[in-house]
Amino acid sequence: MADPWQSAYDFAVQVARAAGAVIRKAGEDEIKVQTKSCAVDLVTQTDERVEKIIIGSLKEQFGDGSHCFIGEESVSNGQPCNLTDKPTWIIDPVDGTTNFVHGFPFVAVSIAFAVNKELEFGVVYSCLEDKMYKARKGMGAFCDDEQIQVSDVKDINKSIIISEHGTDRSIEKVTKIFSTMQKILRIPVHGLRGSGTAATNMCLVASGASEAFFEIGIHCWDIAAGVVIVREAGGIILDVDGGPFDLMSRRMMSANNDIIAKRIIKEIEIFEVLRDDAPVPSK
Ligand SMILES: O=P([O-])([O-])O[C@@H]1[C@@H](O)[C@H](O)[C@@H](O)[C@H](O)[C@@H]1O
Ligand SMILES: [Mg+2]
Repeated sequence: MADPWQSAYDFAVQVARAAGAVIRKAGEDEIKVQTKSCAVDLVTQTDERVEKIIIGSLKEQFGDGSHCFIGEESVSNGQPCNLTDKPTWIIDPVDGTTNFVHGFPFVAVSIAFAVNKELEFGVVYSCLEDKMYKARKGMGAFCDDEQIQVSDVKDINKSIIISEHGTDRSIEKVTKIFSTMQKILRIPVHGLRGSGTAATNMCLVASGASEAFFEIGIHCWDIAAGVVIVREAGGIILDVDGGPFDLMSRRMMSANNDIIAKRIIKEIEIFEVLRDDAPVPSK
C-alpha cells in the first residue's frame, strides 16, 4: 500500500529547518515584544511571521483545502482550536518565545500532523542547537540521522525530572507548582530541570537525557510533535493523574517508563486549566 504521509513528513522537516533559519536571523536584530494572556506570556513579530511562513508553505504543498491547521498564533488571534478527523497540522512556530526574547539558547519549531485525531508524525527543530528531532508513528525517533531511545533508568533516585512553571503567576498555581517541585526534589531525585520549551523538554526525554517531563498549562501545539517523538523513542505519554493522555487537555506526563511516571504522578498537585478546545466565551 502506498505510504500516504512520507512526503508530508519529509516536507515538514524541510519547512521546520527553513523556519529555524528565519528565527536565528531574527534573533540577531532588535526583537519587538508584545504580551498575550498576561505580562509574562510573550509574543513577537517573529512568532507571527514564522507561523505564516510555515502555514503558507504547507498550504502551497497541500492546499486542496482538505488539510486543517492549528497554529499557536492563529488560535491566539481567534482561530478555533478543534481537532477533527481531517488531516491537521499542529504548529508552534516558536516554542520558547521567552527564551528567544532573552537569547536563552533553547528555541524550537514544532510541527505535528494528525489524521483521524491520531498523531502520525512530529518534527521538533531546536534551531539554536541546530538539532532536528523527528518521528513517524511506528518508525522510530531520530535526532538528525541518529536513532534515539529513552533512558533505561527505573530508580527514581537516579533520575533527572523536567518541569516548567508556565506563565500563570496566580498564588494558587505558583504554590501548587512549587510544592510539587519541592516534593519531587525531596524524593530525592538527582535534579530538576527546565529548558523553557515543552517541545525541547520532550526531546530531552526521548533522547535519554531526562527520565520525565510533565506540565499543566501547556497547549496542544507545544507538545503534539514531542508526543510522537517520545512514544517512538520507547517512552510513554499519560495524563498528569495517570489516566489516558488527551492532547487538548493542557496536561501531560511524558516519561521513559511507567515506574518513573507513576512515582512522579504521586507528587503532582493538580490544578484546573481551560482545555484548548473549550468553547470560546462570546464577547
Ligand atoms: O509560549 P511558547 O514559548 O510557545 O511555549 C512555552 C512552553 O513550551 C513551555 O512549556 C511553557 O512552560 C511556557 O510557559 C510557554 O507556554
Ligand atoms: Mg510558541
